[in-house]
Formats: sequence, structure tokens, C-alpha cells
Amino acid sequence: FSAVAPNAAKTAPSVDPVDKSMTSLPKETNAFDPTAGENAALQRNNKNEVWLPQRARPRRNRKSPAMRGMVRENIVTPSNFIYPLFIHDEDFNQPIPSMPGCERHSLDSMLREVGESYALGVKTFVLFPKVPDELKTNMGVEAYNPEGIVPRAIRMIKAAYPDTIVCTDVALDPYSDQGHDGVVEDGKILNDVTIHQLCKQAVCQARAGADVVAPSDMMDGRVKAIRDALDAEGFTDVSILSYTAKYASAYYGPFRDALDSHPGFGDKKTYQQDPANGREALIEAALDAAEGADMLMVKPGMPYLDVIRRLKDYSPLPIAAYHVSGEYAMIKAACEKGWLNEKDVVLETLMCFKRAGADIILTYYAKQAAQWMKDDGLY
Ligand SMILES: NCC(=O)CCC(=O)O
Ligand SMILES: [Mg+2]
Repeated sequence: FSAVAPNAAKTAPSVDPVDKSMTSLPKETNAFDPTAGENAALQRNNKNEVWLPQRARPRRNRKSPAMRGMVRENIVTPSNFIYPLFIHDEDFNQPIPSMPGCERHSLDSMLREVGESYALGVKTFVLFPKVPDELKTNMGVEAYNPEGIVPRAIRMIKAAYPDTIVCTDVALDPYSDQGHDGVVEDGKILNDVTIHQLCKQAVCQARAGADVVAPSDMMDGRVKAIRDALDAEGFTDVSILSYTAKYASAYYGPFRDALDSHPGFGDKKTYQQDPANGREALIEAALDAAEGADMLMVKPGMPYLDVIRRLKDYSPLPIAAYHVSGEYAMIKAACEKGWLNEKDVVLETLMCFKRAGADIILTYYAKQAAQWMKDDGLY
């Protein structure tokens, strides 16, 4: 701001009459003693107000709701949201204690939730299945059962709401008896064998009508392999939303409660990124873009806003942020205690994702936030 004079008092144009004595100041401003050294720059303007001569006053752009609206740099709309839905093959809904307000939906309830969200402007969904233990295997073969719960759910949604965007999770963890995102051998998560399975899973989802497949496994090279597999089956229009920078995070705990998918042994640090590394996300982004990803995701969200910004500056592809289960649970817990205002803190959080560079926000608050925005007359 070269326009700001460092010592405005010396360079300010003279305004008269200026009563240097300030004897007639309003009561509240009597604390400003114009004769005291620290207030030497204070003057009075020709309306008899205390005046610190200065030209740049950023507060002018904040002086009214209309002014703030005019200069606002970012907006969030329900069309930016992807709403994750947990589903299971039961005829009842199962609340998830660590995610108050979320539940494992029956397919009928899922369809109602989709319809209600759609009416509020949320048109994109991602499905996460809770799979019964007896269907879990090391190879995760249930992941590409065309009669499995995810393909059935996709067909239901697309039949009832053809204009929705249905995204699917491509990863083995919900189907793995090891609780890992890949096939396990001798305690190791096999990269290339896993990719073979992921390709079958992605094609199965595309056949059921998925609009976007979202590989969340962090195996190397899977985006190219999935792109090739989809294309070979004629699904050139099915998009890939890659979990590009997915960190080995403790914030996924409640999600694993929701799917009953905690790792059976060890952790996911040999495939998910080290939370200490930001620059490394650029390697993943370069590879995913070169391999044919249509959109890049950072996960988790709030603690990784710097990574969102790095990817945004690095790649012209749309950037998605996943506001994950642990972040949701933290807000819920504090709000249940009355320590935070839920609506204000959620809408601020979602805006912060936008400001950091996210075009797309995956959030369990999608429907609620859209409702709040509607109540406020925003959209
Ligand atoms: N693929 C999805 C996850 O791994 C976890 C998301 C969350 O914690 O909300
Ligand atoms: Mg990768």
C-alpha cells in the first residue's frame, strides 16, 4: 500500500477549523488527551470529531451488509457441496454415535435424503457402504458385485433423480476383512494387485450409473489404470475425482465407526501421506493430473488448508476439500456443550475452504448448510 503515508500526521492535508485543544470533545473521547505524547497525531476535523489523519481506511469496505456483499471475494453455494451418505443393507437407520445427526441409511431413507437435499440445491452425493463382516475378504471381491449395495443404491438414485451427480468411493476398505484399502500379503498392502481390484470396482460402479468415481486408496498409479479400464468399457464420460493428497490422519476415526472399518492391524502410513509433508502433495497432484484425474482432492480439510492452497496454485484442475468425520464430530461436540454456535461456525468453516482454494467441498453438513443458506435467503 504505497498510498499509505507512514506518518500520516505530517503529510495529511490541513483541515480547518482544527481545534488542537480538543476542549469540546464528546465525553467518551475524553480519554484521548491530545496533549499526551502517544496521541500527538490525533486532531479534530471540521465536524469536531477526533481524527487521526489517514487516507486508507479498509473499514470503509466493511461499512454495511451491501458493501461487504459487493466486495466479497468468495461465495459458497449448495452446488459446491458433495454430500457423503452412509448406507447399509437393512430396513432401518442406524445412528452413528460419534457423528451426531448422521446415520447409516437404509436405501429407502437414502433416497429420501437425496430428494430433500436435491430440493435444497445439493445435487452431488458420495456413497459409503457399511458391509456386513461375512461379505468381507482380503481381495474385497464384494466391491465389484453388481448386486452389491453400492450398485443398487446408484441405480435407485439415478432412476429417481437423473440430474444428480452420484460419486462412488473406489477403495477396498469397506470390503476388506483386514480393514485396509488394499489387498494384504505378509502384513503389506500390495499396490499393483490392489489396483487390479480397484479397476473392477470402478467399472462395476460405472455400469450401475456412477457419474464420478473417487479413488480414495492412495495406491500409486491407480488413476491411470482406472481411466484405462473405464475407457476400455466405453465409460469415457465417467469422471475421476482423485483423493490426491489423502493424509494418514487421526481425524477419520468417526468415519471408521460409521463403516465399522478400523484397520485390522497397523495403520495406513505406508500408503496415505505423512501429515508432516506439504510439498509432497505436489508429486501426487502432478501424477494424478498426468494420469487423467478430472478433479483433485485434499483430505482432511481444516488442518490442511495450506495443502488446498498449494494444489490450487499448482493445478488448474478443480480442487475438492473433504471436511472429514473428525472435524464434523469436533464441531458437533463443542456445539452440544454450547461452546460454539453451530450455524455460524459451520458456514464460516465452509467459506474458509473456498477461500483456501477449494472449488468443491465434501461435508456431512451439506444438507444442513444448504437449509441454513435457504433460511437466510441466500440461495
Ligand atoms: N474415504 C473416506 C474416508 O476415508 C474418511 C472420511 C471421513 O473421515 O469423513
Ligand atoms: Mg497417488
